Amino acid sequence: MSKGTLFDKVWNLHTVGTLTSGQTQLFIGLHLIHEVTSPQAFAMLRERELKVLFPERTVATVDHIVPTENQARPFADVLAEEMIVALEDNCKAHDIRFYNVGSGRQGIVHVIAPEQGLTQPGMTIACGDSHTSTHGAFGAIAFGIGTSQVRDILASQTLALSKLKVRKIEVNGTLNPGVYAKDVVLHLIRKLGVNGGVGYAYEYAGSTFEQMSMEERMTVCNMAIEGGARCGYINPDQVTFDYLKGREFAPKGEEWDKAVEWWTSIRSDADAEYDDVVVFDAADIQPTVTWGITPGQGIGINETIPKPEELSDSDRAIAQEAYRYMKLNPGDKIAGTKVDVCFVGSCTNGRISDLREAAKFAKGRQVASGIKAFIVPGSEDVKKQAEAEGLDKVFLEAGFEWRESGCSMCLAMNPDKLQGSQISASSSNRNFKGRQGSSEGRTLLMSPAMVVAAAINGVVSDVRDLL
Ligand SMILES: CC(C)[C@H](C(=O)O)[C@@H](O)C(=O)O
Ligand code: SF4
Repeated sequence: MSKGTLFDKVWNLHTVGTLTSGQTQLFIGLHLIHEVTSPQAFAMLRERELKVLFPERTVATVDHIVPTENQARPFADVLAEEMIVALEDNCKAHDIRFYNVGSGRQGIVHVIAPEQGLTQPGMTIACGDSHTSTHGAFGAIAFGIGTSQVRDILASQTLALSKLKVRKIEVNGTLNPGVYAKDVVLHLIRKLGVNGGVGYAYEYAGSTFEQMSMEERMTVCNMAIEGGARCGYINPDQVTFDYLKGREFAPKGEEWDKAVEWWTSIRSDADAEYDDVVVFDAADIQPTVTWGITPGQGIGINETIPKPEELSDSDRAIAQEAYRYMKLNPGDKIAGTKVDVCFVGSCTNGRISDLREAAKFAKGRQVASGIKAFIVPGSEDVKKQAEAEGLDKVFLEAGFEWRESGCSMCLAMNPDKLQGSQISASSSNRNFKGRQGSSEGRTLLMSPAMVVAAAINGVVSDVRDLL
């Protein structure tokens, strides 16, 4: 095995050739598809009379458009029904494995692939979805792609890409109580900027990530894209192997031992060279909340909304836009901001450990009056597990709604939407203008525990006061 970073090793091993454009033609081991970005890709295949080259390397699910309350078919939304039918038809026509609603395996694409053991170290993974970087938590190189690239992969199992630089982001030390993986990634985006990662793959290294569970690592890698990086990853270790062992698509028997050996060999070498290295201290990270309209506009729960004069020229213009849109004032504390809706879910924080953590804070408490609070498991499997543990009851007794799995209000391509200028405390990953379904809707990103704290108090609160 050549020396270097995991990124370089995996890239080199999957290189088919160099295109005349100078880009690399990269073999893609696993292709994940969903209902939003696949229909036109299949239509383009049909036009050119092409087949799916390796149907066994593509796996489909439906997540963005599924209602989380009434999932009876046909869906009430005609467009949503058309989209699920198109996916059903395309998967059938091309012999593609499809985890449909009610199959027991449906869920947000970035939740189900790890759950089934499809996501493995050293793989190249692509999906027509920006948060594909999530899979990097396993030491895979995982790219979000556009619809024409979905077509390319269906037809050729390869992707044309320019090689990336690699930045090592080291975070060391133990996180303080009440500080989560979500806070780590919001902190990193705040410090490095939403465009800081452009042209880079992010390698997250250091003892803080080593101490994290796979689900926490997924939360971090999920938002690599929000920091501008094309992908993000963590070197595979015993935590990774323990998570994968026994999952449906994980290697078994002798194959398992061989796989672990190979997965270990693709880790970045101690003397690997990086294009950039930045180092952070876990002790400096506070429970973090975004106050603006980009995931980089985050502050510690005890901080005040930055004043224009405290910001760099480039941050000032977007801050001015954010004050107006968010109806929040520079210099004000973020703690105490009244919220209307509290949402725990999404591919960032809709996994079982997120729900367990949320339930810890919800137990024996009540959602404040006038607040709409709801919990959306990231997959049917997460829902089943949560119910087996009685988490649904904890949430229901506390006044939360308990839903079916899907993307829900993360993006609101389904009935879960903010109304008017409602403001949400949300465990999702994007706070763009209008993101949660209303053109004036406002989103405050935070950890699931902080969402529950906001639901209980009716205002943005420090979860550490509930510890
Ligand atoms: C609908 C889909 C293409 C989109 C994405 O690419 O990320 C969505 O998942 C999102 O989070 O904005
Ligand atoms: S949960 Fe949100 S971020 Fe994740 S895939 Fe769905 S819409 Fe995109």
